[in-house]
Amino acid sequence: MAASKKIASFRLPPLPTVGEIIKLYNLRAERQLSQNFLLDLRLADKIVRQAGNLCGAHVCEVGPGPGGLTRSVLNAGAAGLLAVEKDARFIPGLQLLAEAAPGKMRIVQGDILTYRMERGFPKCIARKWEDAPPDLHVIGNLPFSVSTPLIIRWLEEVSNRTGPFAFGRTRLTLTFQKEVAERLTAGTGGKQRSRLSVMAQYLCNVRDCFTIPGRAFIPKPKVDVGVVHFTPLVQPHIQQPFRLVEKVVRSAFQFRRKYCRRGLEMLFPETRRLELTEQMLRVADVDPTLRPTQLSVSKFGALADAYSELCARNPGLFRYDFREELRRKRRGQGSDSYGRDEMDDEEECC
Ligand SMILES: C[S@@+](CC[C@H](N)C(=O)[O-])C[C@H]1O[C@@H](n2cnc3c(N)ncnc32)[C@H](O)[C@@H]1O
Repeated sequence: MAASKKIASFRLPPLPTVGEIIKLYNLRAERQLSQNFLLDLRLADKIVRQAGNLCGAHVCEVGPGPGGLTRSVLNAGAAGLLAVEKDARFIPGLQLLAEAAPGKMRIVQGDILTYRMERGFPKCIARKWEDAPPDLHVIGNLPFSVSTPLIIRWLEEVSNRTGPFAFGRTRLTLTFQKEVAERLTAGTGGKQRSRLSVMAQYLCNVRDCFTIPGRAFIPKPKVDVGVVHFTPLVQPHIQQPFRLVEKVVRSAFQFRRKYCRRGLEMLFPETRRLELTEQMLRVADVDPTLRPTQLSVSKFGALADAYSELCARNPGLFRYDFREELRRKRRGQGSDSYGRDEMDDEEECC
C-alpha cells in the first residue's frame, strides 16, 4: 500500500518545457515523417488518463518525439516506461527525461513496426488471457501513416496472442486521424462502418475517447485527431482464424454500396460463384440484399463459419484469389470489360 502510494505521488522534477526541449535540440518537425507535436500537457494528461490507472504499470510509448506524452505517463505513476522512437534526433531530449525519473524509463531507438515487444517487458507481468488485463499499456501518438498499418498488425497479434498480447489482454490507447477513429468505432449501419470496424470490434472492446482539434498540434495537421482505446476481448466474437475473417470481411466490403452478396461472390471461382455464394448466405442465414455496412459482427461471424465449412469441403478454395483470376483473364484476352468493371468498383474501405 505504502509502496503504491509512493509510486502514485511521483512527479517529475522541474524540467525545460517541451517547447524549450524542441528549441534546445533544434527538433524541427519533419513534414515527410508526418511529425506533429503535442505541447499542451493538459491534453497529454487527458490522453494518458484514457488508458486507466497507470500507477505501478508498465507502459510502452510508441513515438515519444519531444516527450509531451512521456511526461504525462511518468507523472501518472508508471513503474516502467519503454519509449520506442525511430528518429534519433529525439534521443537526447528523452534521455533528459530518463535521468529525471531514475530507474523508470528505457529508450529504444528503433521502428515500432519491427520492434519485438515480447522481449521488452519482464515475463512476470504476464496474466492469463481470461484474467483481468495485465499491468501493461501501449500508448502513442503516431503518424497516421504508421498507426493504421500498426493497428491491423496488432489486431492480428491479439488473435494470435503474440507481440504485446503475449502478456495477456494488453490495452492500447492510440491516436488516429479522426475519420479512422470513427471507422474503428462505427456500429452496424453507421456511416463510417468499414472493414476496420468489423476487424477491430470482433477482437476488442473499442472506445472512441475524444477528438483533439488539429490546431492543438505543432505543426497543425490537416485533420482532427481521435483518441481510441482498445481492450482485447476474453472471447473474440468470431471463432475463426484472423486471415479467414479478414478475407470474408474484405470481400464483403469490396463493393460497399452494393448488396453484400456482390462482394462475397468474389470469394469463389467464377465457375461456381453463384452456387457457393448462395450456399454460404443460406447457411449463415444472411439476407443477400443487405449492404456490407448493415451486417453486424455476429452476421460476419456466421459468414466466416459458413465460408470455413465450404473451405473444408473444397480443398484449395481458401487460396482462391479473384484478382489472380482477373489477371489471368486479362493476360489471355487483353483488357476485358468484366475485369475493368470489377476493379473500377472497388473502394478503399480500411
Ligand atoms: C506525431 S509525432 C508525435 C510525437 C509525440 N508523441 C507527441 O505527441 O508530441 C510521431 C512520433 O512518432 C515517431 N515515429 C514515426 N514513425 C515511427 C516508427 N515507425 N517507430 C517509432 N517511432 C516512430 C516520430 O519520429 C515522432 O516522434
